[in-house]
Amino acid sequence: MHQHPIGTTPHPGTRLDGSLFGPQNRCFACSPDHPTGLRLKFHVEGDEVVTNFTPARSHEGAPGVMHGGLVTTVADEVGVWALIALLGKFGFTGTMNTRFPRPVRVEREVQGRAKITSKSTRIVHAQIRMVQDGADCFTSTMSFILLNQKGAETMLGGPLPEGWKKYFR
Ligand SMILES: CCCCCCCCCCCCCCCC(=O)SCCNC(=O)CCNC(=O)[C@H](O)C(C)(C)COP(=O)(O)OP(=O)(O)OC[C@H]1O[C@@H](n2cnc3c(N)ncnc32)[C@H](O)[C@@H]1OP(=O)(O)O
Repeated sequence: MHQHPIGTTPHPGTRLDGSLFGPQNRCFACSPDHPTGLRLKFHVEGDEVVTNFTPARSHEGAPGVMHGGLVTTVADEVGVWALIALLGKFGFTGTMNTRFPRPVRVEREVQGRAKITSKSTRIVHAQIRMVQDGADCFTSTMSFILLNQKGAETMLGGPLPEGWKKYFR
């Protein structure tokens, strides 16, 4: 198992955008080539991984308010990228315990911030926040399950691309 501590240093050589996983990455949230996706990019600030996103009117649910499911999508994604950036591992989202204390307004930047709070062999816990105009709009504790290569291949329905193997146990 990779021994990088839960900490503050990006995993060496990690490019913090969806191009890291090559053309097989069709992720709605991070693929740089997705025709209608969010195309998120990430960076490290201290012990947090951060993404900046400005929701458009087309991301509304209630008028003027970013759809909560899409807020959750950005938050989930920055959580997984915290594992990628800080642990060099990929996890599948297992649980979310979430509050939406304030609306995220469209056409104003919101920042997703993820911090790893604990790690065992098979589960990583992270604290995720979505922050707009300095206030928390979304707070969540999420768990991410670390699979071994065989488990990942079963989950994804076929052999992993070579470059993905190191992200599993
Ligand atoms: C390189 C990679 C590809 C790259 C790609 C392209 C790039 C892309 C980039 C970003 C992409 C982002 C994407 C967003 C992140 C999703 O959106 S991930 C998708 C949403 N999540 C899911 O679909 C997960 C669905 N759940 C499952 O399939 C199964 O629960 C899992 C996760 C495979 C685990 O099943 P399992 O292996 O049978 O687990 P099992 O052995 O029973 O349990 C293992 C451990 O996990 C715990 N556990 C199991 N399930 C859960 C659960 N749901 N909740 C909590 N704990 C659980 C168990 O209690 C156990 O704990 P320990 O006893 O070891 O302490």
